[in-house]
Amino acid sequence: MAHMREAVMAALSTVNDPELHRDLVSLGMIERAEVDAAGVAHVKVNLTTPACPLKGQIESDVREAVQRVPGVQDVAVTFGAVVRAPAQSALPGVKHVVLVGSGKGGVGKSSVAVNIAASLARDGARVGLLDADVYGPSVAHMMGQGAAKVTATADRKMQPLGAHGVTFLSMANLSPAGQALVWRGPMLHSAIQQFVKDAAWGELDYLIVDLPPGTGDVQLSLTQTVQVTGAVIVTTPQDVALIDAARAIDMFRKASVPVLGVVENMSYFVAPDTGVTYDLFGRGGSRRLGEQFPLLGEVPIDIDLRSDADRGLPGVLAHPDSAASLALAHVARTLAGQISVRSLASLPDQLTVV
Ligand SMILES: Nc1ncnc2c1ncn2[C@@H]1O[C@H](COP(=O)(O)OP(=O)(O)OP(=O)(O)O)[C@@H](O)[C@H]1O
Repeated sequence: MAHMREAVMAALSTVNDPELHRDLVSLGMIERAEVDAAGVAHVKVNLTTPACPLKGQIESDVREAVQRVPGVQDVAVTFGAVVRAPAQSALPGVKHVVLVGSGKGGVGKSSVAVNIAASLARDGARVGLLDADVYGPSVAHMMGQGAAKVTATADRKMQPLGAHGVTFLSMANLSPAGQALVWRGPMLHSAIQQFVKDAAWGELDYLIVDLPPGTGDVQLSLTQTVQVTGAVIVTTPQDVALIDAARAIDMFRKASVPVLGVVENMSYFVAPDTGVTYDLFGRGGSRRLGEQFPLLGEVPIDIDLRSDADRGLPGVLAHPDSAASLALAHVARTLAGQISVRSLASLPDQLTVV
């Protein structure tokens, strides 16, 4: 059946990854292509992220192309995923570091970071979450681990905690609860360095970092400490928030950190009793930040999202079918797609299967 295999590969080389605009064969995404005695073509596609937003489209494109090969009766498509590391990995074992920032406080940056992390992990990625919001660490509480304490590994590294499929580390798990954290510049820089480099993160596809709001020392420290794949900006749609978001975007531009996209949080509100939609802050305002940044999603105000966070559950897991959770899952997948596009932007023409 070797000639059949060749014919199937030829058919697959006409199928483009819709985001990467290259064919699946030259992208090294075909792990298996065989035709059995009954004429069933078995194709295994290795996606560039388990959180691939276009999996459904790739599946139907593959099916359509392979179905046309003479002698093929049926097509069975299976998927795997290998997240490609950038030319220079962020940290040993960590492929991508993604910063989640905001221009001003209270726009839901931590909520978005926690839910992106939980959503990517649910899709099958290996995900870490670092709470670098050292002035108001809320990630531990949102992960349901506010009272847990970080321990040391045998080789004296910090052992991150785990919850909801995500490996995470927060200052809140190092200091006594309720104690105000006062930081001076150099101390802050070394704390951030330790969080990133002296923690046993293990093997991760994505390390999501929840930054403090604004444009300050932590942001700078991080971009100097580690090779960052890019940043996500969380904003609400009203003018004041957008002005601050533009400032945050400018800071990342100056630090040569690509902005992977913008999340518009608290975009609108659907009254649960009447179903009427209210654009409280002017939905869609973040489009004015410019066309060059993909809008990763519009997340509505959602009472469950807030109460889930309060009881330590990521909304995407606790209420997966709510409009807010669906929007957040979309944000996570679109972000993963953007990261794949960036990692594969400067590829050689032909790749080997990994
Ligand atoms: N879409 C939403 N719907 C309802 N409540 C939300 C939404 N997004 C965030 N919240 C709630 O708003 C509050 C602030 O959110 P969060 O802590 O994520 O913001 P932040 O920008 O990280 O704040 P900080 O500036 O303190 O770091 C939390 O109580 C959170 O549960």
